[in-house]
Amino acid sequence: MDVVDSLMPYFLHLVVLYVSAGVIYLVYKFKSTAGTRNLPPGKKGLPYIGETMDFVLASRRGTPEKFVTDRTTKYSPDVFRTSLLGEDMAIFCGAAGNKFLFSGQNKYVTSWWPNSIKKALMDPSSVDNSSKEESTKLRAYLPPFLKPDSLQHYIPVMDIMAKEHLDQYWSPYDQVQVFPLSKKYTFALACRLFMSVQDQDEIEKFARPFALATAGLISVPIDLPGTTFNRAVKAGRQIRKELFALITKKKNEILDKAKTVASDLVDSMLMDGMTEVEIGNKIVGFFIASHDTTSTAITFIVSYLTDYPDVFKRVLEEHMDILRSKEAGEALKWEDIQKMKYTWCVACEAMRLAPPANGAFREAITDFNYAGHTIPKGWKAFWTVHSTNKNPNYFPDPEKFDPSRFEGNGPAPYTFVPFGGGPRMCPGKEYARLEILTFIHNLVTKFKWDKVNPNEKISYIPSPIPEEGLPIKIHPISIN
Ligand code: HEM
Repeated sequence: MDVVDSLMPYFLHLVVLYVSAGVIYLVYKFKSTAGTRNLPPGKKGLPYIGETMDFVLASRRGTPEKFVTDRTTKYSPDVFRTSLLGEDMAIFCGAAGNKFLFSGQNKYVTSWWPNSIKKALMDPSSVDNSSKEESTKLRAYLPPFLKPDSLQHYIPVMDIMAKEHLDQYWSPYDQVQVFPLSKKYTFALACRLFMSVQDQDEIEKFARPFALATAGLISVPIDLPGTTFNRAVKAGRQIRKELFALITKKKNEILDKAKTVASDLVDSMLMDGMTEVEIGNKIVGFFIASHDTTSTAITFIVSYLTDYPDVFKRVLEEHMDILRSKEAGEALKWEDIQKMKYTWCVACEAMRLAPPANGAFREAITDFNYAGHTIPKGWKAFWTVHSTNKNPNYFPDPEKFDPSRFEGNGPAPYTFVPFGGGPRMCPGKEYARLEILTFIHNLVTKFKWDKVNPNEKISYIPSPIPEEGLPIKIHPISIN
């Protein structure tokens, strides 16, 4: 009896433990079945990595759309689940999926950037800010800089810079690499318009670390020596150091000269009372958003113009007409850009087949239903150009390069969305259009060209990249 009495407390504990474990199990089971019941079909893949490797491999093989089409065929054409960059994710597909995410901003979803992007690019003091907060701030400063009045002033600057760039880096050579040179051009233009930096050595100080930082943006955020992410973090630190010095210099100039009119984007942010750290974060964001995207678009336009001589001929005629309507040496202006309609159709068709941006992420701010499935609060969502761009339901004979698809009414709504849509649509779309069109105008009225390797392979890392940088042989043309 004594023994039983003395063991009683242990038995009681065991019973309590057993019952509690049972209750916890039942609650967990109930919650997990309730949570999984309507989840979109698909699979999570490996722990932590999820299906990131499948996505990366499809991209490296030059077929990023395959990651999407394999799953839309197997699971659902509307939405499927996966796990990318360590996150549960719902991929929204088709015109309806795009429309839903674009118009669901702040109702169902909010902005979200992968941690790799925030950690590599932002000052450590801002990394914990929400993506929504950062995105709102990023947009807040762009509209004045990108309003139609300002854009009209950039056209002659873009025109002169395109001419200088072609004279300096193309004309002296028989053969050039289009991709690195387009990057050089768009980067130099951004340095000039965002921060009035024109000196080539100073531009290089930013350009080198930027290349390293962008390479690590969409990577698994493991910060160990030798990883892509680690190089990106170091490069991000270097960029912020250079930017801090430049912004402080510009701040002192404003004070010393009692300047009241902003010469560039950095000036206007300083005059608005933003701190050096805040401005640094924003400027890095603008560079990332504007630089690789626009240079990719230019590169693939050049590539398709080479492959389709009839298209090239029509583009050249459009630009020769513009040239003939102007005085010798007169810079391009707004009205000239409006005449470049066919060239913009060519640019759109190039962006359909080789999209400069894959899509964008969101985060669910509440549980919501889409196409009969539940997307739980906290899950990440992704809209992607790859579910529509080469979809034969929207673009018959989808692999064919055919700029006439964009003439007349053009593609159906929400099927061609290289810049996104809705309230978060790319605010730099018009800037990009001007930058691309002024460059192509100068290029086609100066050179003809042939590809060095007509079978050059294209990889997506994560945007399309010609593996040899698109080398071409150039021949100056006479414009009389
Ligand atoms: C061909 C060139 C470009 C393409 C294809 C492109 C595409 C995109 C896409 C797909 C997004 C994401 C939209 C979303 O979240 O749904 C975006 C965002 C953004 N883009 Fe662009 N872009 C280009 C050029 C530019 C340029 C030249 C600038 C600036 C001068 C710029 C500034 C931005 C900014 C600041 C955002 C973030 C907006 C936010 O977080 O709400 N982009 N862009």
